[in-house]
Amino acid sequence: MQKIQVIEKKKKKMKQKRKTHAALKSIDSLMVDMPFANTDIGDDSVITSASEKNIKKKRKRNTGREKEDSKTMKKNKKQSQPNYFISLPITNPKIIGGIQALQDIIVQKDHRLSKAMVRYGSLHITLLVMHLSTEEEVGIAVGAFLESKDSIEELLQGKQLDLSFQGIDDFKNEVGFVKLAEGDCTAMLMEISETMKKIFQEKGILAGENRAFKPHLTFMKLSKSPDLRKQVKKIDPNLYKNFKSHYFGNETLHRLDLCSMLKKKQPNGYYHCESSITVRGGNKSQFKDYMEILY
Ligand SMILES: Nc1ccn([C@@H]2O[C@H](COP(=O)(O)O)[C@@H](O)[C@H]2O)c(=O)n1
Repeated sequence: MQKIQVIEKKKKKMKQKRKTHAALKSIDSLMVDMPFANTDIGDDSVITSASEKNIKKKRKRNTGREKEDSKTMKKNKKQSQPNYFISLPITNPKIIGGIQALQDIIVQKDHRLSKAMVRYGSLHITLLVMHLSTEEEVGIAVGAFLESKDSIEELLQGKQLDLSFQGIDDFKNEVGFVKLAEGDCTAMLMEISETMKKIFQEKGILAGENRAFKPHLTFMKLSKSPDLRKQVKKIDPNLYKNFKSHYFGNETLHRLDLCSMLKKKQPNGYYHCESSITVRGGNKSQFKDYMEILY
């Protein structure tokens, strides 16, 4: 009877050992995928010199690998960073004038911020960003862009799309923008952006961002000047408090452009355009007034 009990006890012990081993093994495999897998947590146990050497070797290997990983990540990030975008140009002189007045007031209060101001020739709403790595891809994107005209006009059903600009907001106090009054028109703008994104993606173009589309009209951004960025970390919202609910005017959608972020801008200050589409129902006289201001 006693012998059986001893055997049973031994069996139990073995079973427990196997269980613990399996559990440790599965934790190990999980740790490999964790961000802290290679970090030195540090503990208070004594490390023998042999294992210390091994750890040092492993660390050296890991830091080398980490450096390589971060280099690859930076390269990948650069390769997928947007360099083209679809722009809805702002052409209404009333909006442009209002933004100039706002920019002047801000610069009067802090001269350094003049470097952050968006020039009036390039005021726009970004509908979609994308990365195009070769001229061949630019060609494919132009094709997708031209193709999207019919879908946009179908969405609009011959109606004019009037966008109303009122009030100011910011992204992380680093980008100042005029807000679009929310309503049917901004919902339509979102639909247009979504439709275009699908068309581009179907052609294999890397288009769109992870964040949700938030239509906005940028009038200043610290990232325009790396020097300024070192001096000014955040835009003080008090600088534009008098414009917090100012009505800037309306813009009717009449044209969209596929623009480069990096190629040299046009003499009028607007981006380099690869292609443009005019949208049926757009306000041509507003566009004519704008061209008269620019030239
Ligand atoms: N939801 C968003 C959208 C844009 N930004 C940043 O704002 C800057 C200005 O964008 P524009 O397209 O108007 O030139 C740009 O640096 C975007 O990254 C953002 O932070 N959040």
